[in-house]
Amino acid sequence: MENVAFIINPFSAKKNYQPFLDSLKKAVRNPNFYISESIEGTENFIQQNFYKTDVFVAVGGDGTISSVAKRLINTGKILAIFPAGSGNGFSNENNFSKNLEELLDKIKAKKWREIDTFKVNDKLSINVSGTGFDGKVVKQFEKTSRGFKNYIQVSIKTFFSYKPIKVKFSSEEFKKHDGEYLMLNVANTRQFGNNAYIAPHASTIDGLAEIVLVKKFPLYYGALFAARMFSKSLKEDQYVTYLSVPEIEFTVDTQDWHLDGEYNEIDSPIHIKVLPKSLKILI
Ligand SMILES: Nc1ncnc2c1ncn2[C@@H]1O[C@H](COP(=O)(O)OP(=O)(O)OP(=O)(O)O)[C@@H](O)[C@H]1O
Repeated sequence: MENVAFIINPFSAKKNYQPFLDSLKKAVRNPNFYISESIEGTENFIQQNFYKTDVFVAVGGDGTISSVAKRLINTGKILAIFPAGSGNGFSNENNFSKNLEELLDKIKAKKWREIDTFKVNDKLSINVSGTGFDGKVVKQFEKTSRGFKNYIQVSIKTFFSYKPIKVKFSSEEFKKHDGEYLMLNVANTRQFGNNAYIAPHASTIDGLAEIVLVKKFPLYYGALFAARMFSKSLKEDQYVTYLSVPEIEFTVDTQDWHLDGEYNEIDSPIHIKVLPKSLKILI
């Protein structure tokens, strides 16, 4: 299989990438693969293999996919995924499964479509990014051994100590939404991962980002909020407001962000800008 490169994040999938590698070596003769020790390592590998490769396969979670996508946007190269993260939001939304045979068939057919991505100031996001409560949760979560159980535990702990963020929009049109929020998310796809649909109406081909403003709710409401998120019915929730925009600017009184689930420090003012049809993905 020529013109294909596999980038494996050994830290995803509970560090258990060997079964994937064994299956790959059985199915493909001399596959071009790279076990990535860091994001810089991934970037160098992509650069070195750029001209001879049409399809780059990210083997990992949303963080890994994002680190590969960053180098592929607006280049004509195709992104494919073997999902191996804990949340797999972007993979779920783009029909990538853990079936290697199916993936290899798709690579042979080499069909693709173009989807939107967006930027938070100068940083790329492909799935869902945000600040406030979940920015803080991701910051604390990264100090644990990760996994869904730790995520829930950290979320509940953070909820008790958490002060709302203050958001101020630059344009007159959105000033009426200035105020205090539990969290602000920016969604390209519909879900965070684990089928938690923060923006059930989001589309990756509409040239718009969904800005999701969530007011602080009482703790007892958390269960209903979560139930609505998993049943794709958050749009009716009284604590949630959606703004569908190609671009927007605001300030927020925290630097704690997560970009596709990875903690990042970002200074205000914040400029969100959709990059329409900027990423080719395998279908
Ligand atoms: N290209 C890369 N090479 C090496 N490490 C990476 C790369 N991209 C991200 N990482 C690091 O690997 C860890 C796991 O990343 P990733 O997000 O892919 O998996 P996950 O957290 O298990 O999945 P998900 O984001 O779907 O919940 C993170 O700590 C991240 O910083």
